[in-house]
Amino acid sequence: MPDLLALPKTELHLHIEGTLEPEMVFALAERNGISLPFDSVDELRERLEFTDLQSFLDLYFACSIVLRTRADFADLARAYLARAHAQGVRHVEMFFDPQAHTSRGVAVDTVIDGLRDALAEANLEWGITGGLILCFLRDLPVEKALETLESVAHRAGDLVGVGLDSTEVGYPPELFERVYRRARELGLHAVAHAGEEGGPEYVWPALEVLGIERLDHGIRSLEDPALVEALRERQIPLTVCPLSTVRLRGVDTMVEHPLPRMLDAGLLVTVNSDDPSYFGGYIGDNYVAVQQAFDFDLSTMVMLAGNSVTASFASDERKAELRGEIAAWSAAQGA
Ligand SMILES: Nc1ncnc2[nH]cnc12
Ligand SMILES: [Zn+2]
Repeated sequence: MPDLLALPKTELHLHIEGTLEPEMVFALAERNGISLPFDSVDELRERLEFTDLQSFLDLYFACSIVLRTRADFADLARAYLARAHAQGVRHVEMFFDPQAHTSRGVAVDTVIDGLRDALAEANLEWGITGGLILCFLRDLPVEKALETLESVAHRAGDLVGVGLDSTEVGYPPELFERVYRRARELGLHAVAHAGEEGGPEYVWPALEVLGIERLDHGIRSLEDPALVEALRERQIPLTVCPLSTVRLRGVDTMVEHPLPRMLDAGLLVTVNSDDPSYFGGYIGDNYVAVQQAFDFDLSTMVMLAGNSVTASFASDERKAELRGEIAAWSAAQGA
């Protein structure tokens, strides 16, 4: 199998706060004079064992407090983009959680400006395209999500879309109907996490009430044949994150991951990394992990990369370029 890190791809499910490596947690804590609830990088690394989504989120939010300034967000995204570049990423639609920062007194503009600084540099340096998807924390009140959206309405052009993340069970998507309606008025694309820990009953309203164009995770959709049929027929892309699902105990081991069944069902599946510094691998590592677990052939891996282009919000012109890069890479492998 050729080096799958070199396969050109797009990343569509990546929380930028989930790329905070332990060393950077400590470096930023020191830069900002913040004390941490861990004594060392090694102690933090030892905590990277999770029992479920919530056990991960608790650590993710605890570490995010080190992010304060525009330079912090730019440095975080620069480090991610360098790794993404090394793993074949040509286009990225990056999630960020403004409410995790505004609740600590960090202005949303600080977050957006820092992330955009790094994206602009990666575009100049490596030709990486993409943008930002603003996620609402679904376990906070809907009014807070609406306030957050209004606070960035004047710069909606700096965003690609909106998403919904954090604790799923107990916080059904339909709560956010007004928020998504307003996002659509602002011309933003709509995605949401659903069917990660919640069952199909969390996916249906994301589709039917929020009108999402892409489904994040969505793995539990397989439990409802009618839902699978709706996702297949409408070709709603699913952003699957294999290492994440294993580490958050959605499945015990990679070979039990439902990815092959999703492909067999005709779903438009993409492979992504979610929170790579917490889950033991960036996007290329996820491609390698699924190839090895399922012994996928090269054409399947190329098809997954192609799906990542189809599922993106890139312009038709950019999609054509990306497809050309994938085709050229495959041809060079003799595929
Ligand atoms: N996998 C995930 N699910 C829900 N919210 C998240 N925030 C960061 N990663 C997440
Ligand atoms: Zn996620």
